[in-house]
Parts: sequence; structure tokens; C-alpha cells
Amino acid sequence: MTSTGESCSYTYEEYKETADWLLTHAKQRPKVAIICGSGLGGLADLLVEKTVFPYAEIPHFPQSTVEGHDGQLVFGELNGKLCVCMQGRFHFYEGHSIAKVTYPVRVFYLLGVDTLIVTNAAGGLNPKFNVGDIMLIRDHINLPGFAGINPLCGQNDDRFGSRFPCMSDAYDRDLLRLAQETAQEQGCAAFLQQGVYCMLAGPMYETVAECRALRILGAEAVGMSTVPEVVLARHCGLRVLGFSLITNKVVTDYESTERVSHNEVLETTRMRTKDLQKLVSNLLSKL
Ligand SMILES: O=P(O)(O)O[C@H]1O[C@H](CO)[C@@H](O)[C@H]1O
Ligand code: HPA
Repeated sequence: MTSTGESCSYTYEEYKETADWLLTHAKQRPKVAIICGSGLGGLADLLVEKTVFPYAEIPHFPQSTVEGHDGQLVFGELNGKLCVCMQGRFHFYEGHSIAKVTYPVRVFYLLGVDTLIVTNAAGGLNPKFNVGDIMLIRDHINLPGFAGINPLCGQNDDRFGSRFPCMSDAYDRDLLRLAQETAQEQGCAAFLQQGVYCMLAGPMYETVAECRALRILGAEAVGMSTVPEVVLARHCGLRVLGFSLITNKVVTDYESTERVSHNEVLETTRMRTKDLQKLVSNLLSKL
């Protein structure tokens, strides 16, 4: 049990119960799942022929508590492709166990999904990045994982994947190329970047010294999500594509008067959300 009294792990049967419930209640059989980051849930509104499930109605499903995360699972079609979209994700800092944060990923796998698209809002560490840039995630640094906060800790269930999964190919190279091509075609290459995302547990934003340390580690964007979802997705063999929207620049100078806030984060997502939606939507038609 965690300090909040939550279960630290789930049985195969629990994941299966959720998946079976969804298979009974939704007519769509998507191969693509999308997890929407802070302020980026508008993507799910673009789906047509929708079936919408508030998280509270889905057996064993966690609840969203963060502003900018609506808390519903949307099945439907986007640009001719069936998908299931999480309008709101779960974060470790909300007090959820890491198993709960990643719960939907194994449910997606049991639904028959083979591709996961993750989006997030992130702070830009790479000095070349501008606010409003979209960074394709080339790789990640699992900082909570260094400290043992990892959804794969505990007994391994071989029905999902192997004890020691490879992570050197976490982000699918073909999907990365496709995303770059698509960005060129739709004319948003000018603000497309590629880089390394680093997850911290949050909920506080980083100190100046932490940002400087993260840069030395090779991180180019920093956030409080995504990595556990990707780890679990790769464990069960899903292909992964990730987008970080650079919502703010991190502070690396003690003289700076800049102060990051969630309002600033959400404001940037409002400015760039349509471009990201178009990119994901155009890309889906090519899968
Ligand atoms: O990663 P997402 O969910 O997009 O949200 C990011 O924005 C929030 C902080 O402003 C944190 O939750 C951080 O992880
Ligand atoms: N740090 C951590 N998480 C974030 C940030 C940030 O600067 N911006 C958006 N999510």
C-alpha cells in the first residue's frame, strides 16, 4: 500500500476486467491509443462517431485531479483512423501509486492497441528551444526510475512482457521519421524539434541548480509524466511516439525574474494546441 492507502500493483484479472468492460460497452476496436497532456485534451474533441466514458464509470480506472485534464476516455475516429484517447492522464504527484498512473496502458494492450501516442507539456531545457516548439521525443531519462519509482518493479507478469525489457529503442524510429515528414508537409517544421525528455516526480517546478544538472545529464525538456507510461507500453511491445509541447523555458540563471506557473503552461498549450492536433491527425492517416 502507498501512503495514500492505494494498491501498489494490479492483477492481470483486474486489467482484464477493465478491458472486457470497455470491449462490451464500446463498439470501436482501435489500434492506436493517445494520452493527452496538460491542456492538450482538445484532440479528443476532434474524434467523430464517439463513445465517451467518464473515468468514474470505468471499473478500476483512476480519477484525474489536475486542471487541464478532463477525466474521460474517448473512443472514435480521427482522420479515418480508429483511436482511443485519454482526455486527462494520471501523475505520480497526485498521490497515485506508479501502478495506478500507468493502469490504462495495459488496458489498451488488452484492447488490442499496438501503437501509443503520448503528448505532454514540458519545460524547455535546451537553450535553442522556444516556447511553443513541439519536440518529438527521441529518448527519455527516467529520473524517478533511478530512485526505484518504476511501474515494472515487483513481480513480473510474463503475459505482459519480459522481466528485463530493452529501452534503447523506446521511441519508434519509423514513427519519428513519419512525424517529421508530416510536420514538413503541413508547414510546421520551423517549430519542430527533437530531443530528450526527462521526468521528475513533481509537483514543484525545478530549482535553478536542478535545471543546470538536468542539462548536464543531457535532458532537453522536463516534465512530470509520460515516462512511466512509455516504460509500461514498451514492456508489452507497443510502438511509441511522443510529443512534448515546450510551454515555458526553465530558469537557469539566479538573476532571472521569470517564474513558471501552471497558468503559463496552460496558456502556451492554448496557443499551440491546434498545430499539435493537426500534426497528430495528419499522422494518423498515414499509420
Ligand atoms: O505532463 P503533463 O501531464 O502534460 O503536464 C505537465 O504540466 C504540469 C505542470 O504544469 C505537470 O503535470 C507536467 O507534467
Ligand atoms: N517543469 C516540469 N514540468 C513542466 C514544466 C517545467 O518547467 N512545464 C510544463 N511541465
